Amino acid sequence: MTGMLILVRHGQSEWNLKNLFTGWRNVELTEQGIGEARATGKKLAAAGIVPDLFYTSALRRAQHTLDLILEEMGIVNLTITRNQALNERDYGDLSGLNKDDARAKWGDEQVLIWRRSYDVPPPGGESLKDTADRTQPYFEAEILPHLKAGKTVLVTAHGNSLRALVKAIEGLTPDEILKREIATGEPVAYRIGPDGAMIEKVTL
Ligand SMILES: O=C(O)[C@H](O)COP(=O)(O)O
Repeated sequence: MTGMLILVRHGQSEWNLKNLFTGWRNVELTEQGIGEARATGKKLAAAGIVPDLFYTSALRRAQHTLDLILEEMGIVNLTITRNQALNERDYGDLSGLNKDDARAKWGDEQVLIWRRSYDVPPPGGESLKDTADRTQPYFEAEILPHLKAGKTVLVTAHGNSLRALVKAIEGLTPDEILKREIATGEPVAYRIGPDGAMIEKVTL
């Protein structure tokens, strides 16, 4: 019996649309983001996926995405586990700033280092490594045991917190994960064996 893990990045948010660093700030989904979340729900339902357990971050955009997916799948009477370990990477002092304005102020190279280096944190914030250091232990303690037991688990979270999970699951190097972009509304799924190792990536 194999487990199945489905990772979903929240739909487009107001600040994704405005091109602002978001991190731990609470922002709403746009109309497009709501549509993306609903489309993901339809896609999972059409694939015959019936999750046993549901996890999300402590941030509204990921929680709202999960609610919309569940509505489309017609799933009611469930328990959702919300934990800030799954929150987006904290962008610190960059939060709320426009990404183009930040490039104009600090230069393309510096902003790219803050956004896509593995272990250089933005001022007052978390590097991807810092994010992985809270996201991966949470995954291993709270989610992986259910996957080993053959359950299907749905997680809605964020670009960088999911990147940290994908790195661990696929066994990627820092360089490899930095090149991986996780799109809003496109589920990433894995079959997981009883030993906790990935058996295969599943296209939904
Ligand atoms: O927090 C944010 O701004 C985004 O969710 C992720 O941003 P990034 O692609 O710039 O890391």
